[in-house]
Amino acid sequence: MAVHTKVAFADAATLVAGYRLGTLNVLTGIDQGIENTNYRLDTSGGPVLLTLFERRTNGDDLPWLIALHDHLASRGIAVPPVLRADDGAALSTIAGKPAALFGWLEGAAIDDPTLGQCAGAGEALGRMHRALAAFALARRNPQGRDAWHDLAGRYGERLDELQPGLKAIVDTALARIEAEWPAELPHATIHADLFPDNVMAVGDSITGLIDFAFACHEVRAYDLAVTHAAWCFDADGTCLLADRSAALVDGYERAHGLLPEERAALPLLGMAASLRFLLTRAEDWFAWRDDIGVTRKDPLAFARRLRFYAAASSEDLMGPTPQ
Ligand SMILES: Nc1ncnc2c1ncn2[C@@H]1O[C@H](COP(=O)(O)OP(=O)(O)O)[C@@H](O)[C@H]1O
Ligand SMILES: N[C@@H](CCOP(=O)(O)O)C(=O)O
Repeated sequence: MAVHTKVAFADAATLVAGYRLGTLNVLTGIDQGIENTNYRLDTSGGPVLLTLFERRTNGDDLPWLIALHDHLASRGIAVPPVLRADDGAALSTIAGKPAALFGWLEGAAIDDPTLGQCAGAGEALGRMHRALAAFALARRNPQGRDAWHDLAGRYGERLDELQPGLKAIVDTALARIEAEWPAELPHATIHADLFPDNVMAVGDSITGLIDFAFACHEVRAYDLAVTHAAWCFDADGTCLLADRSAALVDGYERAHGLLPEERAALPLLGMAASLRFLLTRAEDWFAWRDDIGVTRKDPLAFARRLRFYAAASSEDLMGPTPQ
């Protein structure tokens, strides 16, 4: 579960009183998620989401995050709208943490994606990238290449505790990613963490994209690579699920399109995405304590994806390049 910080009912009720939401009836911690603390607030004006921003979200970046939500919502992209207090403020402090209230989305976070949901997620990602072409504010990637070097250096030999030889695999991948990084590809603001559990759906219909905590200015196709790595493998990360991959990429092509150079770079970007989640999951694995109640995610599921992408061609991922 991900309630890192306990919020008292009285504090949440005081917060709600500062918005046009009526009164707070029920406060419920949300079990899903890893990074931030989330509560469902049932108010007399309907349900809303309370997020407390935790350790991997720099407080200085929060006004940027709010501007991003506002930009996307104003362009009709289904993201939770940021609610404003009566004094116009989007950000507040609760239990000593920076916090915000968001509109509640219909549906449930996706667990085991259907092909229809893969296609819908690809389309939603593409539509979001179209809307973000006009978003001028840039945030540096907090989990980008500098962070990967830092994490790989910090955990070094300990990676071999997860799997003998993992440090060498990580070092080799990092060197290749640095040497081949496609810096010349178009950059844009990207989500950077569009896992199935960050996409809400009712059946095959996508009702919204959530959790922009890692959104940043990056190589745009890296976002498709993250999404591909998260959606298109079996549970332990060994096998590409080709039908999911085709549905996701086709959906993205319909809504946005891929340049030939982006298509060609996807295996390397898939390696980069795999390395990113391998390293942050390893960091969480080493820091994990059973009393904090957060589900521990398997770093090796992304070591297996890394191996797959390192040996893959773009045709392996997406079929032949369209002429
Ligand atoms: N706006 C929302 N409307 C409804 N449910 C939401 C909303 N935002 C988050 N949730 C629920 O909270 C869970 C955790 O949210 P998420 O943003 O992924 O947390 P974390 O930042 O900890 O990963 C989601 O899986 C979803 O069930
Ligand atoms: N998606 C990442 C972890 C980040 O957690 P989230 O719940 O904030 O998406 C992973 O699976 O490693």
